[in-house]
Amino acid sequence: MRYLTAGESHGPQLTTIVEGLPAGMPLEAEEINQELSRRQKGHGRGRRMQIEKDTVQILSGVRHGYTLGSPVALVVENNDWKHWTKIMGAEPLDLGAEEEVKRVISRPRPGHADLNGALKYGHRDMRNVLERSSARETTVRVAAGAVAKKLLSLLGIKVASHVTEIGGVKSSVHSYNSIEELQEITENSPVRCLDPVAEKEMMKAIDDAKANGDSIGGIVEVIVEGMPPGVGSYVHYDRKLDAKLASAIISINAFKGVEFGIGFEAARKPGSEVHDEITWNEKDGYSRKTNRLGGLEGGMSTGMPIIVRGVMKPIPTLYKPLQSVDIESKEPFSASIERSDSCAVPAAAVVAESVIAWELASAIVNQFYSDRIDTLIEVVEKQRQYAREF
Ligand SMILES: Cc1cc2nc3c(=O)[nH]c(=O)nc-3n(C[C@H](O)[C@H](O)[C@H](O)COP(=O)(O)O)c2cc1C
Ligand SMILES: C=C(O[C@@H]1CC(C(=O)O)=C[C@@H](OP(=O)(O)O)[C@H]1O)C(=O)O
Repeated sequence: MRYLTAGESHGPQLTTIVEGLPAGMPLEAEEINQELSRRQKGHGRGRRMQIEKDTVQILSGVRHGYTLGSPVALVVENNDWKHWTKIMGAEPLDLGAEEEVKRVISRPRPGHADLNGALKYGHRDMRNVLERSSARETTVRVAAGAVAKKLLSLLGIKVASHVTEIGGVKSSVHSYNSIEELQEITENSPVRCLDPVAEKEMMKAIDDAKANGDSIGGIVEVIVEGMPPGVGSYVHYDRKLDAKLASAIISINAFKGVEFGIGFEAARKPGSEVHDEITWNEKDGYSRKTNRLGGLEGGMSTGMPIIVRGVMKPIPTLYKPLQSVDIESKEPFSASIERSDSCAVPAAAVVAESVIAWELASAIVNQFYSDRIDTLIEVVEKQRQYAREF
């Protein structure tokens, strides 16, 4: 499976084309809309989220609620577009030369793609960069992820997430009775956190950062239950499932690190406290006594829950501006801004779920016979049975 996205942050719409989905899969816009709405929430989001109410249009590849096996085109319109038609070049601007100079963005924001993107593509107006480098694009990645989640759910695979850290405040609740319980708690938490005490402290940390004109980052954890063992491969670098998941997490705007299971703690522990001992019983077949490696060994799923964490840096656009240099005058300046998120970690947790769901669905579809959803369900169930009896 593959997908592409297109669209600018303040353009008319965002688009994705999802290719390679099995035919016969039930798919409704409402299921995608639920995921889009989850991505818009979270304490610390800026004014743009009050303007947008993301909803998807399914423009191809689905008839009467079922996938056809042909490309699925998904569109999410930008409500904000109507305020930007002149700036985005859809209508004449009619500005004098002096105003024209002001309209062009020649001041790169530290921590953004502005300067590198401008010099790479030869843009003197950095709006040509920021429109596409904006995390607005994650809207349609979540739409594609919702489709992947639907596919996984039909195979008995569940994907969820929670926020484990914001601005140095750590959640001390890492256990839950079921994925459903985790989902219920996080859906009702403004920061998607399992720990009610940490939740309050995280919200305060976000408010304090905002009041100081600053921003904060954090850590999100994605959990996947029900993966059949043996998905991915050890035989080639570009078939390793853990490598694909790591790449997907780092591809999210502002994500700077990734770990699986106990992650970087593995550097500080002896092997006897890192590797998961293998067990067997007649009913379930092979299992692991622990899951410190997060459900992945040798580039393949073990059948244990997959645990992936990603670290998000603080939002780079600050009300307390950082110093930069104007590319026309070469003079230093301190930028002032109109609006920005002060923390988007809870929203990014939903994006992380989506990109992980996509990679897992894609790996399964690539590995097993998958023109039709009914045969895919059968073959994945056979793989589970085969592994139990192996
Ligand atoms: C959901 C989400 C919302 C974001 N919102 C903002 C924002 O309002 N302002 C901002 O400066 N950066 C925001 N970012 C981060 C920037 O998009 C990102 O830092 C920038 O594109 C540079 O990319 P890099 O940090 O991956 O190098 C957001 C990221 C995500 C995932
Ligand atoms: C629009 C979204 O996030 C945007 C991501 C973003 C950035 O620089 O990444 C900057 C802000 O855009 P604007 O300048 O239009 O307010 C965020 O609102 C979204 O998540 O849907």
